[in-house]
Amino acid sequence: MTGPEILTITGAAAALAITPGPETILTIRLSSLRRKAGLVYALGTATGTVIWMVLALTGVSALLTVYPAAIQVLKIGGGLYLCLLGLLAGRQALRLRRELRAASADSALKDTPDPASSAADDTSAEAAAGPVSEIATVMDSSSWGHLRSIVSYRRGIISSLSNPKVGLFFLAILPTLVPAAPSSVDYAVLVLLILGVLLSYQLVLACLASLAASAMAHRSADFFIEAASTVILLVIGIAVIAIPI
Ligand SMILES: NC(=[NH2+])NCCC[C@H](N)C(=O)O
Repeated sequence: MTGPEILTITGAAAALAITPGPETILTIRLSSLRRKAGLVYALGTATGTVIWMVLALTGVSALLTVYPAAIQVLKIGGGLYLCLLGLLAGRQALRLRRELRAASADSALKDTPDPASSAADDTSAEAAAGPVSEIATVMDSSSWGHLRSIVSYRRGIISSLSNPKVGLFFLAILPTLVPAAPSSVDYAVLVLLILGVLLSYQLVLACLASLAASAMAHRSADFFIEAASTVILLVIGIAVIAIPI
């Protein structure tokens, strides 16, 4: 493989990585809530990407061009999946809003001084634990099931396999990136290069999002992340279904 070929492959993969889309949004969403969930999600999308590449390079995904209806099925399935994730994020946002309201009602009660009580020490211990204990309590709640590693990993695979943009990239662009008379080393370089570019972009994004979120370090930030994710995922999901390919 020549230098210019390597540059072209890197450039094409970088263009796919930085084009905003569902995988970018979900990486940011999950890692701002919990970095490990974002990192595991990124590994899931990498697995989906490898499956796409294997399908494309073995000619299986070319079947999509023979049966154009299959692309429509992928498009509608992918769009509906994003809408579902949007609705789940919406449900989570509503739960968080309820929890935040209950917490502020609680602290309003605690702030009322009770001279007969010896709970002053407890209260200050709780205040010292601050948002950390709050987050621990929330993390224990079953409503954060989507942050479990296996769920994040599975979501990564499904969202990558149902992302029409990723499918079209591997269907239409990947074949043009394969050098003439490729050796098995060429194939390995091609796959590793694309995977490396896509995965490194997502890992950096996940770390930045988690740093930014921990700088805010407040539970109400989680509510805004979930509320914004609801809107963005629903908009992208509907756009994926509605915009003709
Ligand atoms: N690892 C991947 N499959 N990356 C592809 C990402 C495509 C696009 N940037 C998106 O967010 O939807």
